[in-house]
Amino acid sequence: MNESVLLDHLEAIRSDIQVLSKKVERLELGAVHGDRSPSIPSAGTKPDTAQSGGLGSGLLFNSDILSEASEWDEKGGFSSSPKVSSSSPTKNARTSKAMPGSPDWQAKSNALYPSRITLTTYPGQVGVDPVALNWGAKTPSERGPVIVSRAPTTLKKRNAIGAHGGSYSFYRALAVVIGDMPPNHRPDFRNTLPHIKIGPYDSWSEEKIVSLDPFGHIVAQAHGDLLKAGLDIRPSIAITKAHMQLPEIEHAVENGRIKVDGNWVVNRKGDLRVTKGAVEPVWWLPGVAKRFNVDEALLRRALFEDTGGSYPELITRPDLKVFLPPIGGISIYIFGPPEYLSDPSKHLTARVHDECNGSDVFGSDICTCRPYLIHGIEECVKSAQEGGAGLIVYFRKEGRALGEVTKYLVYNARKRAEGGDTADAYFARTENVAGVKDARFQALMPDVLHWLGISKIDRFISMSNMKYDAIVGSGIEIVNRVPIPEDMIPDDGRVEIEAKIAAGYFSGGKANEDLAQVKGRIWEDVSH
Ligand SMILES: Nc1nc2c(ncn2[C@@H]2O[C@H](COP(=O)(O)OP(=O)(O)OP(=O)(O)O)[C@@H](O)[C@H]2O)c(=O)[nH]1
Ligand SMILES: [Zn+2]
Repeated sequence: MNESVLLDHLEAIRSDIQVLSKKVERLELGAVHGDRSPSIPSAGTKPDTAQSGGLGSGLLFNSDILSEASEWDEKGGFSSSPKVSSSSPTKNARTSKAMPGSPDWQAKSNALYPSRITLTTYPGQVGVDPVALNWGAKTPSERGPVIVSRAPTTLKKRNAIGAHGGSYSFYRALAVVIGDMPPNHRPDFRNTLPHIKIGPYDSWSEEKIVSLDPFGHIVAQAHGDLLKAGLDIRPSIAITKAHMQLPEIEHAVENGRIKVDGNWVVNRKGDLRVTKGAVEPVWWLPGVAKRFNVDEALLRRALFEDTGGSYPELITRPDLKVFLPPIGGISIYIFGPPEYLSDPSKHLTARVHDECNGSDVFGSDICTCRPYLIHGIEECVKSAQEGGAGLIVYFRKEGRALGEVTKYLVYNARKRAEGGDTADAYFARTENVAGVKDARFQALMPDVLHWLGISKIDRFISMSNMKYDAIVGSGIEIVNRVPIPEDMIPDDGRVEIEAKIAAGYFSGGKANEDLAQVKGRIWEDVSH
């Protein structure tokens, strides 16, 4: 987008704000307080001169909430949780008989959100003073924390757009509005840090990571001073350990395919000892734009438009380079010693899997997802038992990132098609419904592998050329690719697998069949 278009947008937003501001004033919404935010280090570009004033004239803060800053202790937790004043009507929101729009509800609204609405912010706006964020820096202090919260203590210090928790931020809003959670709740981070050390690796500072925060797992450790000063900063990555129980692994132990070693395979029930992690997306927009070879301003415009205009700061704050999009994250499962992942002298088996809830969880037989995932887990376990390590990376990209509704529309179109559900028409049916056959765009996928310090994968459990090309293109070596074993392909899943092989998926040398002759189950087979 060129500068004049951007200025036009800014002007339009400003005038909207003026109109709204007048309406708000007429409704006498919200008492305005002076800013008494705690002293917090910042990029130091602008003096903190926030004043009381109307909407659009600066950021406004409520001193009652600021006075409730709690203590941060050495173990990485608050010694006392911030409390909502006992007079807060939010506590009674659920039981209240107040009618929507009534004065009672106005009072509740004022208590929850004492400041006037800040629809958006602008660079250089009075009070806006983001904490410095140097993406790609080698240490957490040089890099600076990702700060996205709109809490009164933090709003003007934010250096990122969006919200923590991805799509779950909407449920958090519900919890607040019904009175189940104080709006100023802060997490108690005591004992929440990972049990293992991950990084820092050279890859963290080489623009190889643009879609997650490499320091997102040690926020409480690295930025205790800022937390103590009252900023609402949250981790975007958590690491823990667990035991896993899967019926297929239990059967593999029963029939001798997997041996109990007491360490990685704990018992005859096939319990697996794993380290697991959860990663929320954190996009560094210049890097994401570069990865997809598009202009950053255009990317911002597209993100703004296709999310119903949800994040105006994508347009009004070109100085904020980090965005936490409301999309699904990544789960990581590590088999064997986690430190082996970054050691190229150790054997590593890995599968990168995209969510297919129908198959992964509910056992639907129309595709190969769960069987291939299970095969990947089995191979990972064997690698750990043979002195190496295994890794499953599970992305929440349901239905090739088109969503489950689209996927099931496609299934209907496949099963009702004249001539039946054939492999030659497999991708066309998705494209007809969704407009694109695949929206996973694997370009960002290798980031998590670089975060784990991986430079070589010995056995890659996938046939996808898109996954392979993205990983190898990002500088990670793949030694061998492992197709799904023939006997694990469900009958109805054959349409998908043959279509994929014809589209360029790795088949291990298997010749393609006549695709029009590869047919799936027709609906008449199903009794209802
Ligand atoms: N839109 C759409 N998505 C599908 C269909 N069948 C499967 N999927 C989705 O396709 C994705 C398959 O991902 P993976 O299991 O990682 O497999 P892959 O990327 O095809 O390649 P492999 O690694 O070789 O298994 C999942 O997100 C499924 O939900 C379909 O007919 N339409
Ligand atoms: Zn599937």
